[in-house]
Amino acid sequence: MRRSAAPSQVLGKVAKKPRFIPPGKSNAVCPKIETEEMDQDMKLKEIGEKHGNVSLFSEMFGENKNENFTQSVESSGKVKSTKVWNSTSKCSKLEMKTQNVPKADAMYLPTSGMAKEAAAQEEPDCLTKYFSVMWCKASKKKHKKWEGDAILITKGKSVILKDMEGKDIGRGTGYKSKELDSLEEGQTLMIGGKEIEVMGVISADDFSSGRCFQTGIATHDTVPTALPQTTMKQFCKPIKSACQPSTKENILLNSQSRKPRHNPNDANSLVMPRPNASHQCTFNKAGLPVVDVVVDPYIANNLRPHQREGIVFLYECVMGMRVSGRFGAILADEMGLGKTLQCISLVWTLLRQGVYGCKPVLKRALIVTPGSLVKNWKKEFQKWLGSERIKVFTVDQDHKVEEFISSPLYSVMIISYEMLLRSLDQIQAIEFNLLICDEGHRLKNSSIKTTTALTSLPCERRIILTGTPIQNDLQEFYALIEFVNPGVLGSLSTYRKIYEEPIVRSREPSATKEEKDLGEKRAAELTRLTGLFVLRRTQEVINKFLPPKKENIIFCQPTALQLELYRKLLSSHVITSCLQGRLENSPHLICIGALKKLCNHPCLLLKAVKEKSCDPKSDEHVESSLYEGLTDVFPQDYTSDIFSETDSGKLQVLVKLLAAIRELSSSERVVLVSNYTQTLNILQETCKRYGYSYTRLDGNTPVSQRQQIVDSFNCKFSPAFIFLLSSKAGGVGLNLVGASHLVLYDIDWNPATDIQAMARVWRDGQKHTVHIYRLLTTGSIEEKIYQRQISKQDLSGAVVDLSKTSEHIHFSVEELRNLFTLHENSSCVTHDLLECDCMGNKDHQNPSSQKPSVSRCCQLRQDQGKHNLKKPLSMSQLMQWKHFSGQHQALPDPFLERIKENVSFIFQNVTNPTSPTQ
Ligand SMILES: Nc1ncnc2c1ncn2[C@@H]1O[C@H](COP(=O)(O)OP(=O)(O)OP(=O)(O)O)[C@@H](O)[C@H]1O
Ligand SMILES: [Mg+2]
Repeated sequence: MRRSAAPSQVLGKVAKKPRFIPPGKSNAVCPKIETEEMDQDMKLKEIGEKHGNVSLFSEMFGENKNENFTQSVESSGKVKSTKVWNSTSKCSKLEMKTQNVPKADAMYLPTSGMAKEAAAQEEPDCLTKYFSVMWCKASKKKHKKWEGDAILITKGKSVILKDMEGKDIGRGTGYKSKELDSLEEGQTLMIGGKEIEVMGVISADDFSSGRCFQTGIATHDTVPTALPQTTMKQFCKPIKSACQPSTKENILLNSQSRKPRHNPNDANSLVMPRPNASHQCTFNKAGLPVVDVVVDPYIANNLRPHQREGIVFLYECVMGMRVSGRFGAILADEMGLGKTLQCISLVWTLLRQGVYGCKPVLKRALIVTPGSLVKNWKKEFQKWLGSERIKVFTVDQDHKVEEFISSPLYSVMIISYEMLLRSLDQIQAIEFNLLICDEGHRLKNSSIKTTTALTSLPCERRIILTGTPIQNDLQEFYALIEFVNPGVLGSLSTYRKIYEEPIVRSREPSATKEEKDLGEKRAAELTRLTGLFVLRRTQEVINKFLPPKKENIIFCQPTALQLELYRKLLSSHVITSCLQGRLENSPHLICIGALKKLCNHPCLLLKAVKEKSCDPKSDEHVESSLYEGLTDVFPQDYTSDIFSETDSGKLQVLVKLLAAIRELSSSERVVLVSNYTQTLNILQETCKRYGYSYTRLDGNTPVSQRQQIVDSFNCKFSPAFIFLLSSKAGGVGLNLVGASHLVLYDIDWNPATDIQAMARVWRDGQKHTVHIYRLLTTGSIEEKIYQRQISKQDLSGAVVDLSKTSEHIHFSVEELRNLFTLHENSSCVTHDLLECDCMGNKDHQNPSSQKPSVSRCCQLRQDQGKHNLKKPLSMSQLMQWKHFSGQHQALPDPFLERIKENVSFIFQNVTNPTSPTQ
């Protein structure tokens, strides 16, 4: 029976593309095989399969052990291997060589250290070669049934056979090197109980990049490796289609004048690239005229250059022009780059136009987004298209999905993830031609309800939008790719074997040179493949359009009360036992929580103490033990309800800062961010005390009111001076350009939370110089968290996921010791760690520090690791910032000058210092 040709060949991935010859008909004479020997070989195969497979490099070059496997083989006794060679000359008969092979331990590469060396000596400097092959179980039948494609690796006298998922399915040694060396197309070979036939040679590069395993991805010949220039005006008249069937429709359409909807020759026009001939043949069977798709100038005139490129990219993806037969894309631009506008441009273009006979590509588009952003999407549609061009439908309590179905007015539906789950049945019944998932990193887990629900929608054109780096966790990355372009990276097990395992292994400190090389090549290949439909640009592309940003890390002196309470907590029995490694039930997390509360304000700690003492079950709890004797430290009349700002170092600084902003730039406004509702209550109370008008958005704010709160704050005439924001509630997607000062009152373990919050203000639409203030209590746990945040090691892990909290962090006792140390005699422990000798008088910054201060690495980045300097990257960036001690004579920043009394140290960085402001 014939089987279809190997996928690797069909897709043209193999360097040499041999003709497929079924085994029965090959020029190889059916080998004469001794049954007994064959059975032995079969046994070996079974043993091999039973004990799993180890990676190629570990086996081939003897890096890893597989004791079980070796033992089993050894116990199988004397085994014979059968080799069948097919002479290259057509007429020559197959020469059958059956030899007594070596004992099992000689047949399989040795796994112990000494044996490894022996193997290496045995095969000095042998070239490793790679072949694409077909395999089947060895049999005497004339007409064999090939069972699959495989990759054959030969080195010296050894061979390894891998299936297309990268798993080992056969191995052997004791072959003649000369014969393996001259292996070529059409030749057959016995490996274990399998017969293989060589189909072609694979280059070392194709193997090490993993490309030879890739069967699910075929790109169109014309897919550009770099993004195309966006102004493409070479087309103006409709051209004849590459396929010209003379259907009635075709004749009719050709007879009509089919003009592009907008003039492709206009200055600043944005014209989509035309599909190539193969695309036309596949998607334009009717042979309709090919007409230029031109983005409406109404919207195109406002686009930034990176947005024009992004729209072309999205267009090519959803039209199936970048990867054959795939219509998905991931737009992973950093926060604030206008992913919304890029999608709106695409949707609007495709709802009105189509390259084949002007027929619109989309009838209906579905946008799924977090609840807090539903209204923002509608607003952005109106902002960029006006309300007369398009009517979009937002699903909420008062506007049900049925209304969308029954009304002919709407072609775009915007719905929250939660609402989608509730109305899934109705949504499934609607035919959407494009699905956009905003903040789509939530689909990183393929088993969660949302992902399953969205996957069930029968829509092939899928776009994920996310501002979060997505390549840090390779399994999550796979899930996102799988959602937009199912099957494009093969099965999960293939992906793991070919990409994830070698890449992860190569990053481990104990990786060998070969493993490092292989991991790097696989990472590069994965980046190349996914780069066809994943696009990420960083903030830098937009920086030049943004006003200056002054980022300040402000180290606030703790008050006497804070210090006393801090010492008392550190001397508690709970903390001492944590430092002895007793961490069952995570008492350290309670300790960390208490210290953080204390840093924000002592009254928060007292509140917790009181609540605990009212708790009838408190005796059992570590918390009550931690708080023991604390109330005695508080002044006698101290209450948790009435607080004084003079008891918290950070609050003192904040009060002065707000007063300075009010006085020095009365028209400017402030966003005050905290992770805790209770802290926000204190900040709110402070606003009241000083008569500052404020507005507030936290987890309790109904989703339906959020956009309105944001809009009225951003409005020029808003009376609110302060926007109180819970970073967890309002982190993603919000736009708070109405404010130009942002204070991060407390610090989160996860840098992503803080980065997200900061990006709300310094984004497109901001007209003033932006001031960011991050307040940290000097010498306290907050400094440690900051150091941890900026260390590269943590960035690559923790930055990925906003949901990751301290509960997900594993602390060693050593780390806890560091966390639970109070540095009372330092004005800035972080500066001490930098070993900078400026004494807090460095009022210049290195130009390189004007780039965004926090680098976000991804696992796939090839150069990762090469910058492995003694100090982590971001620490060394901090070195380039301005350093001011609290004693600095005259700070160049008027706001900082006003607060310096309670400040022990400041790091400052200015980005875009010369950008214009209003
Ligand atoms: N070309 C432009 N000109 C002016 N303003 C723009 C432009 N593009 C986008 N904006 C504005 O920039 C702000 C940020 O855009 P948007 O919300 O789409 O960013 P995003 O990439 O989705 O970021 P996030 O990841 O934070 O959601 C919005 O107010 C948007 O209207
Ligand atoms: Mg967004």
